[in-house]
Amino acid sequence: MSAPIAVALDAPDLGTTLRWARAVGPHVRCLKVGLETYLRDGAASVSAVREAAPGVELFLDLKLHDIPNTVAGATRSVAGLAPEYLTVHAAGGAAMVRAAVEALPAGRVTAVTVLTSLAESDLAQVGLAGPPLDAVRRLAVLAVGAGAGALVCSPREVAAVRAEVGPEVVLVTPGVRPAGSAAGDQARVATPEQALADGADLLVVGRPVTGAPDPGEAARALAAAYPGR
Ligand SMILES: O=c1ccn([C@@H]2O[C@H](COP(=O)(O)O)[C@@H](O)[C@H]2O)c(=O)[nH]1
Repeated sequence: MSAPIAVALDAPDLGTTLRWARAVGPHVRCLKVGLETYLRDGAASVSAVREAAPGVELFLDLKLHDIPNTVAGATRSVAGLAPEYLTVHAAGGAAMVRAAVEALPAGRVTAVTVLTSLAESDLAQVGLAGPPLDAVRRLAVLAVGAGAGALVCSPREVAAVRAEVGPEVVLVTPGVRPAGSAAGDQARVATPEQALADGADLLVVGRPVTGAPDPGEAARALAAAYPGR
């Protein structure tokens, strides 16, 4: 089984996205297309990434967050791309998450609990006082209850979320930083070892791989250190 890693292809142009996809695709389970690429290059970018890295799962990270009717329509708009993962914000509420689930015939609606860039002080500013774990747990339970098949949380919460939602839900963790990597704008981070030991199923790694001098070699080394189980 391939390494449980999704490389975030957050690139400044489609040429770079596809170069990274070709270089890292052979080493990892999943490639993630996010807002930077999708909003610039559209649905064609997803098909192009699939072609550049055949057999690799596609993670469409659009973080949908709107009223249920709009999210259902947006989900139908991308359902034909058949992403293995499609993100929505759990904070959109149970009816919104359920609307996405009902509109996606295959693949996992993946609910983002609390963005990994937010620290406790940031949450307080938006009216969510208390440790991030409290909000993460609450939103995880809400999203799974509404049918989400996967959750995004930080590696710091993954053990508690696993205990809360059981073994079937796929737990996806951005905010993963190999020792010595810069955290950048990520606030709640941990190493790949820690994330996997605590029960993460899929590690999202972007800049530590794509910012390396040789992204293909960086992905190969990461995958060799954390092979699939
Ligand atoms: O809470 C979240 C949800 C999504 N992301 C996305 O993951 C990658 C992380 O990239 P790095 O370069 O490894 O920081 C990025 O595409 C985010 O949009 C997240 O970081 N946190």
